[in-house]
Amino acid sequence: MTTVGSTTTARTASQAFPAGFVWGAATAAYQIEGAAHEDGRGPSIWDTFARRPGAVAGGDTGDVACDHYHRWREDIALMASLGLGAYRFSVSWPRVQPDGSGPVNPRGLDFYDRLVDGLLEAGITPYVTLYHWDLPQALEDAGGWTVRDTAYRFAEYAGVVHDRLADRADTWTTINEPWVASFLGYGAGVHAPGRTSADDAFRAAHHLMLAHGLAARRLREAGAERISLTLNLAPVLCPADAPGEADLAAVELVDSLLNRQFLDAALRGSYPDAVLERARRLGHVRDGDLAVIAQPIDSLGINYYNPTYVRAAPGAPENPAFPGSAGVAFPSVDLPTTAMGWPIAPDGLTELLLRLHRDHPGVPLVVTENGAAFDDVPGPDGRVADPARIGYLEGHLRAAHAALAAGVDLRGYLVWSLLDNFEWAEGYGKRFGIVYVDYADQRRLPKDSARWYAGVIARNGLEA
Ligand SMILES: N=[N+]=NCCCCNC(=O)[C@@H]1[C@H]2[C@H](O)[C@@H](O)[C@H](O)[C@@H](CO)[C@@H]12
Repeated sequence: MTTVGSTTTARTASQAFPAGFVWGAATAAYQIEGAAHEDGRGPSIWDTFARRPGAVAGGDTGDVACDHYHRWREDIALMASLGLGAYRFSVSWPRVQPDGSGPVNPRGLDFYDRLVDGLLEAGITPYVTLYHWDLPQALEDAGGWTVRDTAYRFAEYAGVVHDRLADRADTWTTINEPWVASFLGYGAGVHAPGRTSADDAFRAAHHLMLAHGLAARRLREAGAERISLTLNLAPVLCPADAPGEADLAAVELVDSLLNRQFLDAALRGSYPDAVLERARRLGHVRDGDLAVIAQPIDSLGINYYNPTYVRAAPGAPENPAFPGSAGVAFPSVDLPTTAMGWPIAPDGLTELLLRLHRDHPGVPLVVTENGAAFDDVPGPDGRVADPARIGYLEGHLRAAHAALAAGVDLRGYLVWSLLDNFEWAEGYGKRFGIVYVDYADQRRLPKDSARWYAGVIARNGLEA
């Protein structure tokens, strides 16, 4: 309570978000669409990788997924019932260009036409992601992201999609999470295409960022005004009371590889030393590339799930997702975890947003993904009680609000995910949705968190 003059004002921690704040949900093509062999769609690297024995839990594939390709009307109605202002989805490149280049598959583009029209009819703004990891297999057969040509093919594909949808969709994300696509796909090999070469991971990262720059330039030339890049970013923390020099060096290395490799390239046209050293040896970064990559963007998308914890650990083997990390441990910390085993640390979102506000002033921010997997089980009445997810989301929205209160230009929040879906190497066993999907009959069951989120949207914030 505070007293001003003779008036005692009850201070309530208002959790109202700014007027016009965008509330939405996010998905990705390979994770929800299914119809993997329908209407001319070609194979992607995830269609191939999912068939590699042991690659995906339970041998799951995206062949059917949530059957969103056929159930999109029902899913849009679900989004509207929650009051979503925006829906972030990705376009399947191999549905649009089955070989990744050349002839366009009209039936592939037609699906996104229908989807965008349906969203607009429901009063929902389409947020279009052009690449969410489903590279056409034909391009992987020609070298994939480790070869420079793929970046140019991506820019052509981006132009095809933009030119078809730009009269109705105006919010574009070029690439989703280049770090995951490169360092898990080509370095650690735990994501498609399942290659395990540190050099290839750095080549892929650079060509993904070059693809971003080339596509952003192509869209800007065509008149696009809302172009962004989405990065998975995390505070890199040492959980020691008094970090030593070696601990700080470990933080610096992992922060350079996970965060600065992409932030500095996109927003400053530079690479941190750890990346430059590799680039000098490999010769894949050409003069002028970083200027292309640093094409001006209108906002930065942030996918935040949890901090990354590191400490020096002499003798620790290299983590293949972080080349050069021999002698670095990635310890568990004493925090509650989600079903993915990821620590729950909402303050990390505030810290991350404040860092971006400080280091990259003037760049509007959107949380394009935040959410959690928990072992959701429908009750006999069909209700899906998911208090842990509500707790996770509430904690992270309070963290986002704290950043807003500190002056961060945060424009929106999109929950990951609208639907339970194909969780990559974890398959369908990990449920991130605010809506439960019964894969046996494709029924959608809004979880308690969906109703809770609808309330947040309706009041444009949390209850104080
Ligand atoms: N430790 N830990 N890790 C935190 C996250 C590591 C990077 N993975 C992501 O960000 C992926 C992003 C992806 O866009 C989506 O397609 C995935 O379904 C979600 C959930 O996995 C997230």
